[in-house]
Amino acid sequence: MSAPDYGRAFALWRAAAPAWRDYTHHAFVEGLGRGDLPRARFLHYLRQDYVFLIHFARAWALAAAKADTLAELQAASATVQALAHVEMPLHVQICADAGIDAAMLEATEEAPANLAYTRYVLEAGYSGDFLDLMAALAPCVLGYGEIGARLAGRGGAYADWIATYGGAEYQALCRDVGALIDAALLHRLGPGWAGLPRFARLTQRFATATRLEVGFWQMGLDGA
Ligand SMILES: Cc1ncc(CN)c(N)n1
Repeated sequence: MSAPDYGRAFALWRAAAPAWRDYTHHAFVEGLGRGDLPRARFLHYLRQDYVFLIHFARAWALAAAKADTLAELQAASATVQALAHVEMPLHVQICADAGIDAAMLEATEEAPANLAYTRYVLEAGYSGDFLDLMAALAPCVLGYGEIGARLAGRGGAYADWIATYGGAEYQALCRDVGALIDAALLHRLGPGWAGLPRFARLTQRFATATRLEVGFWQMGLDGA
């Protein structure tokens, strides 16, 4: 299956990230697709992912603070809204159904792989600009979109998880984020952005964040 179209920058970044396939076809992902990933591993991942999403929402809020245009401000703030009001409540609900209440979820101790990834992204925002943040955030948003699109329609134990990321709403978000990134590059670097050294540095950021996604899946697979 060909990759979904989430814009030009994503296509270039994806092709240049050596770990992209390791990320999108990780054993954890394949277990979700087949439905045979042990439930305990999934719940371990989900608790860590809840903590991840708190920092991820903070990073998008930082993107809103660094926005240059109304469209960027709207897109970044809409993503914060979607994370806080759609994706995170989903985690809370699945964990509650498994007997992990809100207090337990809040008390989750961050795994080192989680710390490494979230602080890498936040640091990109603290020391860099809107583009640095987008390059560090893109593997997260768009990688899950690509995984969801590939696994869409599979049944099994993780059909709900697959439906969330493979569904129309998340896929539309991915297309919006891809368009946001292309527009942000054009706005700041001009029409020749793809050939500039700055774009090569952003490609490196994307590749690093992709490696950190691989580490996150592996943390989930290794369990507590
Ligand atoms: C680690 C990780 N990466 C990406 C996503 C999709 N927002 C997520 N929930 N968690």
